[in-house]
Amino acid sequence: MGRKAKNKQAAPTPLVGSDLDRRRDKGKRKAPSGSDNRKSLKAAKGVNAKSSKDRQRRLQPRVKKVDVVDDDDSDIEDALRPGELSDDQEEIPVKKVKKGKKPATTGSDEDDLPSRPIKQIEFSDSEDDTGGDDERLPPGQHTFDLDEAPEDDGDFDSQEEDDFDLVSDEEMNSDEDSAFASSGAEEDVDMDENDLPPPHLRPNPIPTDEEGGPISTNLEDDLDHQGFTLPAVERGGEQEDYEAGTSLKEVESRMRWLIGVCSGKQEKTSNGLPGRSRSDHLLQLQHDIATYFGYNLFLVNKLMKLFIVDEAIAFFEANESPRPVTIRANTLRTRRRDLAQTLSNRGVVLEPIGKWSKVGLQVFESPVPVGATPEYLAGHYMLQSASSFLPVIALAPQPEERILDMASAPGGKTTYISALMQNTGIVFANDSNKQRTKSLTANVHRLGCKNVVVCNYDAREFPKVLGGFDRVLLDAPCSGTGVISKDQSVKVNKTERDFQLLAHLQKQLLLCALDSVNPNSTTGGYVVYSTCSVTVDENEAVVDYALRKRPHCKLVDTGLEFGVEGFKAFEGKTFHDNLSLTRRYYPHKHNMDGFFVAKFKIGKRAKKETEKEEEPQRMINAEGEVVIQPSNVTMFNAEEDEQLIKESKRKHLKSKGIKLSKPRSDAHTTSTAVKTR
Ligand SMILES: C[S@@+](CC[C@H](N)C(=O)[O-])C[C@H]1O[C@@H](n2cnc3c(N)ncnc32)[C@H](O)[C@@H]1O
Repeated sequence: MGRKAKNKQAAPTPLVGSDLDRRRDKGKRKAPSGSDNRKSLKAAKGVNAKSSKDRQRRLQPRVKKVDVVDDDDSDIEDALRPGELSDDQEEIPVKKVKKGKKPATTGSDEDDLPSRPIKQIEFSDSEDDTGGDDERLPPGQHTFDLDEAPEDDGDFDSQEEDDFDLVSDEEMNSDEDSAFASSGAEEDVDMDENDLPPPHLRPNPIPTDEEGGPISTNLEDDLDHQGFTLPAVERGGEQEDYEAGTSLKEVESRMRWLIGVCSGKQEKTSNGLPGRSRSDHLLQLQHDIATYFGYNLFLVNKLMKLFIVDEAIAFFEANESPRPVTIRANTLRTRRRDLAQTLSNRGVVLEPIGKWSKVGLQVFESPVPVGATPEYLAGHYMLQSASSFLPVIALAPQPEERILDMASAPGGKTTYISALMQNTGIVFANDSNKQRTKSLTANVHRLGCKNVVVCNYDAREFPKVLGGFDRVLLDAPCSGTGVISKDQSVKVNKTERDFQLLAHLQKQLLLCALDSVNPNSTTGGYVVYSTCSVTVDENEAVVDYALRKRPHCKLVDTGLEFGVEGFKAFEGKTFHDNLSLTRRYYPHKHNMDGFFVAKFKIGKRAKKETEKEEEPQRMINAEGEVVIQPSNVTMFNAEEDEQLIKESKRKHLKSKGIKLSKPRSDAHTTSTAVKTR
């Protein structure tokens, strides 16, 4: 099983300090052995995923297993990441690189990275528990036919003119044409203690100076250009496959120097090349990051806009190492304490994930594959990334509610919702990918969720399929820029067009989610929108769009204890003030997959808005058939449903020759059924 392979990985290694820290420390370290560092930059010849993996493997340092995650643990301090020096490696001679230095070698085949045409968008998710083998797609992948995609946002208007009157991208981006203001970014990423996860889940902090500003390395004096050149600037910013004769080691040296030059303060330009601006140096830095970490230039550019320079490097570095392995105790079958005891009897080293979760456990070391223990097979836990707990915590499902999980496969969040509802009420677990609903169904069964109905619609058909929910979770298909450490192909397979299409789909889905909620719900009336992506296009911009299109819906506090506030402005565009209520999670800050969470409260529509909605709608009856109903009956009627369900059960058993004398009064609605159109 893939899962088994996953569990063969070294124990999760919390992030250690950035390379900048290491450089302060470099006297203690020895030199790298030649071979790894002498690969030439023949490398960057259009990168493909496989080669990117090779590159990562090659760059991946030896990671020691750790017994506990503890900032003081010397094992952790010694765990290395790309670009760091192991004890038996030659020290990278940053200062010794001289102008016109000869290329170290001519490189190797390993570094030849052919480009690949992009035909499909690949959606990402953060779940590990993808169920069965055969039917399973690589994590998060869902094919999407570009030919079926609209040309631009404007086309979507034809589908449902008023409701989906998408703002064109031009309109979205036409506000002041300002370059990314680093000061704004700095404000947005600042965190106080309350923003942070518990200490053992934290990566080392991004280096800052005494005043808390970006680090001013004490290397600045000797960082003067030292013979470095800016070849990317000289060739007019064009991305080149490789710079003839430049080794990866040299790129790294230049990159480190450029970080010092570009890290936020204009004055530092003086340490750069005379006559070259900060943006020249920044351009070269982007090229070097793309080459060194194996990204396409477009994505480096996009991601760097989210952070100040030092933090951007911390983000790229964090994507080179796996996040901690975490599991969620399934309270439908066990208690966390009992599970921890049983697993620890099997030699698994684990501890609670942190105060913010009562069901999460972090696995540090395991002599057995965590995805194949008897407890796993018996459904006592789900292999689930820590960040994917967050949208469900924000959703806060209540017993007896009606909940829709719009894009739910393979079911990490569905099964958590079901457990929080203690197997009462009903959860509609939908996914448009039929193949993926198989692993969803398998997980639902394994974890003993009896209040889940699996269905297979394009979620844009809701609420016409079914509406009137107390709560809706939209864990949207996304680019996966928050889970690059799990899926390195994201580094090279995303284009501008992919982001446009994804944002377009996410906007459509979010409006459908908002429209599927019963505003009169006495217990709920909420929608949670989440992605495992960190780009603003897929997060704040989508939420802001929905707020404008659905004025009766407003953002509310997610209730999450930590996380960075969402952007209120980005690249000259201002979002709704309440975007600060949304939360962002980053691998380098929270030692979790990158994630975004927003929570909406659905109010009553103004009369003008309601008038548009007189179309008949479809709903599923107790027989699992789709029936057409006038729109005003889409709200659930609990008593009526109960009767219908009982009747349906009776008929089902009768058809099998079983006669029930008296129906059980405590029987809950349904077990799993797959409904396809
Ligand atoms: C991020 S994953 C969901 C992960 C899931 N929530 C979990 O916790 O296990 C996104 C899912 O959206 C599904 N999807 C993509 N487009 C969809 C659409 N139009 N309607 C419904 N589901 C869709 C994909 O098949 C994929 O399973």
